[in-house]
Amino acid sequence: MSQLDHAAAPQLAIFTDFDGTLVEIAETPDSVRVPDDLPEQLERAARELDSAFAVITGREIADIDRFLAPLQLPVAGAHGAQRRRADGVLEQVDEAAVRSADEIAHAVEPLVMTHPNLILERKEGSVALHFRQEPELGDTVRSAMEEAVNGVTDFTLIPGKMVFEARPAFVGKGSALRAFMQEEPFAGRTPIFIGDDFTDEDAFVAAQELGGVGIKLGEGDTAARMRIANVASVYALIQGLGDIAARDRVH
Ligand SMILES: O=P(O)(O)OC[C@H]1O[C@H](O[C@H]2O[C@H](CO)[C@@H](O)[C@H](O)[C@H]2O)[C@H](O)[C@@H](O)[C@@H]1O
Repeated sequence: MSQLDHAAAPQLAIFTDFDGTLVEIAETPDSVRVPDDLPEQLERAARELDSAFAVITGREIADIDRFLAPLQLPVAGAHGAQRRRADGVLEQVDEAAVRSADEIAHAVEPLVMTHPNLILERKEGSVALHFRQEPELGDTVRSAMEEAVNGVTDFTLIPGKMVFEARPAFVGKGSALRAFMQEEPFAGRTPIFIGDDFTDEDAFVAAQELGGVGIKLGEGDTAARMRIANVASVYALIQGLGDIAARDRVH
């Protein structure tokens, strides 16, 4: 490639989901295994991309910080209800959303008392009810969450992997990606969003509408234009994109 071609190469911004994308799915939310060298690998890629690297996840930001310590990335958490920008500033979480999430969690507590294998995950501005340990309760969980969400305004139900989650209707991974893309160091770059789940679909669309690409891990209908096979390939892709950014910088 000539020097001119290097100068014309698009500068990328990488956005990635966490569960099922940066780490393999595990039996419970707390039992995910983070490879020892993952924080270092991500830190290196982020450095090569001038920090244009963010996690957009259903998890809380505090969870991502704990799993990736000591690395602290820009993160949109709780499906976009929370957001920490690249300059480290934490946006104010909508107080009404926090109260509504608490209400929803409270409404499904009796079901969890009856079925202790269900896992209720209370997050700031969203709620997850997991049924991985009792898959036959999927329909029951859906009905209970539907009923609880119907009782509050401006909340919506989203299906995930062996889980039903409630989040504010006015947030989402797509709007989180769009918000990052209006700020430094993401603005003006070409966004890539990597994810594995139904909840990642609006972020695939957002990345593509902004001139980038969505990359879906695994099978299933998707709006993403590209696919990737597994978590190991995600690591290779992130490392490779970091390498390209480093090489382009040298030329
Ligand atoms: O947006 P993501 O980063 O993909 O997070 C989505 C949800 O992931 C977690 O639940 C899922 O992963 C668990 C651990 O592998 C698994 O046990 C569970 O069945 C999956 O649904 C997390 O617990 C949720 O808070 C996230 O919203």
